[in-house]
Amino acid sequence: MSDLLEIKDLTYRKNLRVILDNVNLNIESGKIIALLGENGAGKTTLMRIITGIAKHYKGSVAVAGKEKEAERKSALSMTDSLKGFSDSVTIGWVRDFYNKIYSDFDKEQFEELLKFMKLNYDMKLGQISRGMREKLVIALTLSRKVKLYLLDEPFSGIDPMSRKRIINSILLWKDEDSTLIISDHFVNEISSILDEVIIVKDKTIASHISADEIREQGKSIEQYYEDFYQDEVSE
Ligand SMILES: Nc1ncnc2c1ncn2[C@@H]1O[C@H](COP(=O)(O)OP(=O)(O)OP(=O)(O)O)[C@@H](O)[C@H]1O
Repeated sequence: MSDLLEIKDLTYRKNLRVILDNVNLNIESGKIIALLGENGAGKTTLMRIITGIAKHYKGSVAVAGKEKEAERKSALSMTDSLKGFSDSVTIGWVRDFYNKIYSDFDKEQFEELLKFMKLNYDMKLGQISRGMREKLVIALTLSRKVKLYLLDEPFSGIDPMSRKRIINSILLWKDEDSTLIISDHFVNEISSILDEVIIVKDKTIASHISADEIREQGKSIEQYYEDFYQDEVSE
């Protein structure tokens, strides 16, 4: 059986500069995976390529066996900045918009997530805080019924207590056979839910390893991750 996500010999340039070089990656169904790397390593770019937003790369990307960008887009759900929405629209309006454009949008699940996030339909985008907006984005992303979720730094503005609550409940919001890839700088906070870790460094995947394998090495995930940047840190 083919993997849920298959990336072969991917190279991506932007303005003649190589951003990602010769990336190969295979990901199975039913995993929670951290995508780690320092600022500018290429995590967002990789997610944008998988989604089909960033184009003109070399190599191939397939999600659930689908290589065409439009088909990939419908097989996955990625966090959106909501920048395209006016400040005057309400969360209810955004919900209706998602419901209209995504046939896999689950309104009941969204309602539950909204309650969990302590948000309501009447709140306007222009009147909610950055953390509340991030909570809304997580709720919208996880309300689609897809095989692959891409969460790009979803928790950065969310207060530590809510962050912990969301991370601990994330398993409830996804089907057993769907996979979640989370890019995050707070490695420690998500480590308990992780099955695998991917580290982007030097424009490629420097490591793709199971969380169990890291633990067998007697290291925490944070320690393992920091080892990849140790040379630069000690310089
Ligand atoms: N629109 C753009 N035009 C040119 N270069 C870009 C553009 N967007 C990103 N880059 C470059 O691509 C590289 C990867 O950026 P990317 O945003 O993917 O990194 P990241 O790992 O997500 O970083 P962070 O942790 O800071 O979010 C960086 O060197 C960045 O300068």
